[in-house]
Amino acid sequence: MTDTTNGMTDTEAGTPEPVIRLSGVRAELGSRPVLRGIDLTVSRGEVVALLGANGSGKSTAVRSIIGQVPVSAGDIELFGTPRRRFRDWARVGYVPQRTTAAGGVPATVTEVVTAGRLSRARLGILRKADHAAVRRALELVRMADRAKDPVDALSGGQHQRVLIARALAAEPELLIMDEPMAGVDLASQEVLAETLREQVAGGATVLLVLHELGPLEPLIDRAVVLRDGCVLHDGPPPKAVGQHALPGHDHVHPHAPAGAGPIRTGLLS
Ligand SMILES: Nc1ncnc2c1ncn2[C@@H]1O[C@H](COP(=O)(O)OP(=O)(O)OP(=O)(O)O)[C@@H](O)[C@H]1O
Repeated sequence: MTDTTNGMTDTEAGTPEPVIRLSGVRAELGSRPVLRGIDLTVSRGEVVALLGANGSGKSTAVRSIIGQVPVSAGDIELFGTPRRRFRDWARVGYVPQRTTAAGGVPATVTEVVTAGRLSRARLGILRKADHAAVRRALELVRMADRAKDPVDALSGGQHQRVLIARALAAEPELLIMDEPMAGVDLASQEVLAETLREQVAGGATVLLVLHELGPLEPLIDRAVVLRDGCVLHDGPPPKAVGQHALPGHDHVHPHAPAGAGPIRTGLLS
């Protein structure tokens, strides 16, 4: 069955088209293997959280998807196209880890968000519809009243909202966000959760790197947990971070003999 109404293409079995597909992906940084054979599929409309301890490879995995990290083995497809042949980047909104994008660029909020629209602007010229999309993106993250302010003047949470507006300005079908809630104040967290809810309700596919599910938990369909560059778990999201009942949890068992290493029974550490 093929359904091309509202732009959707379903596979013959009626299952949603994979938007992201990684199979056997390996990557080294320096000489260090950081991804050691990752399989991951995100289907249209899914909201998938990529979880795992510091250094487990989450950022490297998403950066490999958008082509910022070279892979040494395996395949990556975006919207059914091998990534090296994929050119339709306006369909993908990427929000990097804020630390990698925060450095003192003297730009206004509008300038930053407008940059996110350039991929949709024909011949690089912004038209009325493009300016309207920029305004809409700013309204979505409730930053329209700060449109003319320099980004340097914003709090961490407001800065993050601007980066998300930049990704939304191109009206992407797929949103990839690396730790969108890190260092974000509670008020901004709520705005971000609401923004994401609206995107998901509108049919967006979302892959999020998270340290914990937090306020986004109700939105998450599936959690993929990495450890040491491998997929440890791919399934329902853990109910609460730090649960001992989950396989792979790191903790020292109270009855373990002195000097015993941690027993791995949970997901996130
Ligand atoms: N440019 C680099 N050169 C060498 N090693 C790197 C580089 N970038 C990251 N690494 C290492 O690769 C491993 C995986 O890093 P990555 O940032 O993907 O992990 P992460 O799961 O996203 O961690 P975090 O939660 O701390 O962001 C880490 O051990 C990190 O030190």
